[in-house]
Amino acid sequence: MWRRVASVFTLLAPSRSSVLNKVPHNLKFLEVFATEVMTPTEDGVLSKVKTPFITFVLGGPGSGKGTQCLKIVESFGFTHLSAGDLLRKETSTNAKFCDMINDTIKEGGIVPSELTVKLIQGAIDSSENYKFLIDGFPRSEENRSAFEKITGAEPNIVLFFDCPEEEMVRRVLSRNEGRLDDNIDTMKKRLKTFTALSLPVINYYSEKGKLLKINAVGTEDEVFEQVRPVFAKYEKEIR
Ligand SMILES: Nc1ncnc2c1ncn2[C@@H]1O[C@H](COP(=O)(O)OP(=O)(O)OP(=O)(O)O)[C@@H](O)[C@H]1O
Ligand SMILES: Nc1ccn([C@@H]2O[C@H](COP(=O)(O)O)[C@@H](O)[C@H]2O)c(=O)n1
Ligand SMILES: [Mg+2]
Repeated sequence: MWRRVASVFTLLAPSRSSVLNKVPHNLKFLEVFATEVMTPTEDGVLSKVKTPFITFVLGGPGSGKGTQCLKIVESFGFTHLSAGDLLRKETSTNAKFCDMINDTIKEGGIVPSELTVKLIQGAIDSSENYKFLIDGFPRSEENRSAFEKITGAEPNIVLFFDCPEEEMVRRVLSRNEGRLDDNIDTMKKRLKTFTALSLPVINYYSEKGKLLKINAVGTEDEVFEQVRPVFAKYEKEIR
């Protein structure tokens, strides 16, 4: 019997009350590609629980993360959560953080992890889906450790869109979405932040054997032809 996890993080955060919290502590839920786990219900009967399948989508600014995420959503039914989009949305709904978020984005910096993780966690918890693309996160070791600490979760896989700087600059400067950070000054800063803070996270997942590197050069469809087999391979297992 399949049961959907009521809250992704009730499974992982012992402080929140849930039948799922009764799962033995030494059980590792988010093993790569595992999306089901045997867990005792309140009456002690074991049943299968669907766990979330989390894909982190990483790459430099303008490497094509968002574009490819839309294609993955269309073909494989994932829910796309862009950390940048969540932060931009927060600027219009939360006056308290509006200036801080906008200033950080303009400066190509990274917003304090606790806020970003909270937004991602909220979006996952309010979704009916169990397959998530978390785009543009984690962007730093601090992002990564905050996510693990707050949610107790780890990604199942990590996609990295590898793109030369000149191509990323070209793409960002011809993107026409009115973004505050689509200008050459901010782009230079974002590239520095990417090298200094984001690449170490990419290396971390590479060492853990979770990284799938995609050559981001080529047409959108050509890039997607490298992405498709990743999800096609695991589609049945994460259904
Ligand atoms: N393979 C591609 N070839 C040419 N242009 C592309 C390709 N993929 C995406 N683009 C274009 O490049 C721009 C940046 O793409 P996208 O927004 O997907 O990047 P991103 O990695 O999400 O960037 P950011 O980190 O700034 O959000 C967009 O205008 C998009 O249409
Ligand atoms: N984990 C993150 C993600 C994004 N930001 C800030 O938002 C900017 C835009 O992000 P995109 O993914 O849409 O490119 C980014 O440059 C950061 O300033 C963040 O702080 N933390
Ligand atoms: Mg994007």
